[in-house]
Amino acid sequence: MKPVVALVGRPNVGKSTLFNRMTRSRDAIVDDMAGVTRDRHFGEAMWEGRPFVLVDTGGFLSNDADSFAAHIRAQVEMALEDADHVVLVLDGKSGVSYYDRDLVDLLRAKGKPFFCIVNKIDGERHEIALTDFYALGIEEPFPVSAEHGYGFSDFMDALTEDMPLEDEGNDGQPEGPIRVAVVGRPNAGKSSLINRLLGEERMVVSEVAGTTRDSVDSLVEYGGKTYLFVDTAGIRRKGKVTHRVEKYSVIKALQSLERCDVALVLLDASEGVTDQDVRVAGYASDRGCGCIFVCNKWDLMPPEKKDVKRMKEELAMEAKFLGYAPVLTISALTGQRVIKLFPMIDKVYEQYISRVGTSHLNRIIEDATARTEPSLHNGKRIKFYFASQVRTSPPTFALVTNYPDAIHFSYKRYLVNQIREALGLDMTPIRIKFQERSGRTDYSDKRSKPSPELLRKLQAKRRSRKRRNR
Ligand SMILES: Nc1nc2c(ncn2[C@@H]2O[C@H](COP(=O)(O)OP(=O)(O)OP(=O)(O)O)[C@@H](O)[C@H]2O)c(=O)[nH]1
Ligand SMILES: Nc1nc2c(ncn2[C@@H]2O[C@H](COP(=O)(O)OP(=O)(O)OP(=O)(O)O)[C@@H](O)[C@H]2O)c(=O)[nH]1
Repeated sequence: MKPVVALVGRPNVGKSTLFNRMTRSRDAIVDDMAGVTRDRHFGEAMWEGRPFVLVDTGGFLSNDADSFAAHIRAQVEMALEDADHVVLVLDGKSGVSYYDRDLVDLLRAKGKPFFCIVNKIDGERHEIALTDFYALGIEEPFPVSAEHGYGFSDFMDALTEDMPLEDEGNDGQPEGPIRVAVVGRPNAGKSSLINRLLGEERMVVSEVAGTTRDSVDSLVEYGGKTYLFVDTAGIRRKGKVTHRVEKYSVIKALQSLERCDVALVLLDASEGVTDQDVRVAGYASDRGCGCIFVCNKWDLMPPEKKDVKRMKEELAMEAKFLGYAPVLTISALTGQRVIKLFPMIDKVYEQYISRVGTSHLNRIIEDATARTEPSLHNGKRIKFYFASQVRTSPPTFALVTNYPDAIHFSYKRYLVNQIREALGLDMTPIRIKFQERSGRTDYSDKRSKPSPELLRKLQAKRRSRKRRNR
């Protein structure tokens, strides 16, 4: 499981700029579905083969927070509760402020170690500004320019030093039971659904320790198959969370999404599709797991509104980017259709882990490109030489071409749709990446892994840099 890193700091210190720099390599590859305005409060990042999830806690807070002090306090609470690493961002240009002191005191009081960045140090000559910050008692502030990159790699080296390398042996071929996450905005009915599932007489249920602190998963046997519902304890644990900032649960949701094959994106059908639902769906889409929209509280729908087709249309419109997710209407309260989740999970999973032979794939691409050619690039034809499936979970295809950067996203979408149609993959996310003929692989994609040889080189580089710094 990837570690979660949270950025905290008062407004305007450069958190968004830093966030963008830290996630940049990744975003360029992932966001191929245009047309969604996504909040950028969390993202995936990778540094020298070490993947992590980045959260900009500032972004989670609404403007109507009682006061500024309450606002930053809530940020810190959130970050400390669930993040594995906390990064405090300070502003080297405007100097130390009262709020910075407050933040540092808060972090100290919690006793959790944190990294400290002094941002807007745009070059060596600005480092003099650091002296102010020593007064805060911070031993090793990292001078960084989020905008220009100064000091950035030293900071990233330190931050990721103890993080695990991307799973070396795993090419995405899953083992063991199907892992299912239940996510959704507060009050959608997550715990009701989990309780209903675990309480069914026809199921054999046992609890197993999850991979994070205090987390408990549930193994469920149904129809001769085993399913692992991740972090069921986290969902059922109540009370404590309710008075805290509502969006707090986002980090938890991200963590369960990281660990699942199929996500049940739960929403309260009686309230329609809300922005918050779309946001949760966006996280699931970014993660690239299989997804099912589960429209709960169907029992509350007045007869004239009990229209599955309309519900599907609404979802298709509001969350276009998850067009491949099937929709099921249920009632966790009465148990209506809940059992139908299992065959649906099976179907999505089957597609999620599917593989296609190379010659079959190449025929599909040849046909598709013959039918509709990509537009010219500077007057030259874009050619596709070879295609192969490089991963499953989700199915990921590499296409070797003469101009990998020149292919328009609409053409990429066309190819994705052609593959979907030809292979009957209508319920799983699909990824395509374009590669140059030389076979260079961009390992900044979290799901393609660097070769052991490359990793060794990177580690050697890291070690020598450290020696230099001593
Ligand atoms: N000179 C300089 N300016 C920077 C740097 N990083 C950010 N800035 C500027 O600082 C301002 C604030 O940056 P943001 O990234 O929006 O700050 P933020 O902390 O996300 O602010 P909120 O969204 O209000 O929380 C912008 O005008 C940036 O251009 C830097 O490294 N050097
Ligand atoms: N009528 C009806 N009510 C439901 C259904 N499912 C859940 N509820 C109710 O909706 C409320 C919220 O349900 P929970 O299961 O606590 O929702 P949750 O998503 O776990 O909520 P958080 O812990 O706040 O994230 C409770 O009052 C439930 O009884 C349903 O299918 N029909």
